Amino acid sequence: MSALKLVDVTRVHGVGESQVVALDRVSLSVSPGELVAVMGPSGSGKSTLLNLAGALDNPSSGQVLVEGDDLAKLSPRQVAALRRQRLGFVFQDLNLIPSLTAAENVALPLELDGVSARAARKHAAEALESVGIRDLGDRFPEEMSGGQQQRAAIARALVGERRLVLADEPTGALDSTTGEAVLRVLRDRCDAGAAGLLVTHEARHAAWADRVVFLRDGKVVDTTGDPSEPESLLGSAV
Ligand SMILES: Nc1ncnc2c1ncn2[C@@H]1O[C@H](COP(=O)(O)OP(=O)(O)OP(=O)(O)O)[C@@H](O)[C@H]1O
Repeated sequence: MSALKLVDVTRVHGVGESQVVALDRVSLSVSPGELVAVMGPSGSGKSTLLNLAGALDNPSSGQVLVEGDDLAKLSPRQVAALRRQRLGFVFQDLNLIPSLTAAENVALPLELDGVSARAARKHAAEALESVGIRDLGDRFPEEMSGGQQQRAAIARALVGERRLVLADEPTGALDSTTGEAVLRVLRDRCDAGAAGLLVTHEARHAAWADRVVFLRDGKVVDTTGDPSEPESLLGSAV
């Protein structure tokens, strides 16, 4: 079963003359263990695609299925549970809670889900370890560098059993070494069986993926199984 499946998905923003077709009949499937990069010019629909996959937005038509569950058929409570338990989000906006330490931020999704505080702290320590900042667990976000905060946000996105990880330019605030480390964590998680969707402008980041899907004007214009060559794809499609 696909971890994520979009079937003929269209998303129209706005009404009347200001209408924008942000996604136009997009179909896409991501399997467990697969990391798919989404590339395309500014305004091509990448964030819209990610928001739909993460149940943060609803399609105007078409279906979005996460592990076979049609999001439109779930109750708001079920959607919230799906977001907490099965999805990991890494967005540009870090959204770490300033009054909580790094470890508490990472443990929060588990605690919200009823995991005991002790078990949540243990999982949080492991997740912080996986992004190389286990020793910073007691720091508050303002006591960490931008790169360290980003790693904490990634740890939070990956903590527990998240089987679909959605990343929007996760390396945005990072120097290139830390950025590579973050992508390696994402890659490792996919190698361990999670599915990943990575929005990126950078060909060398897309090279970590198994496949690149290229959007233009809300449509999938190309897809390649050889992400080591996304420049050629960019060259042909832009
Ligand atoms: N809430 C909204 N209301 C109206 N139009 C929107 C809204 N969100 C996105 N759009 C439009 O939909 C189109 C796709 O936007 P989207 O943010 O998905 O593109 P993107 O590929 O992620 O761009 P970028 O690379 O600049 O982040 C754009 O034309 C954008 O202006």
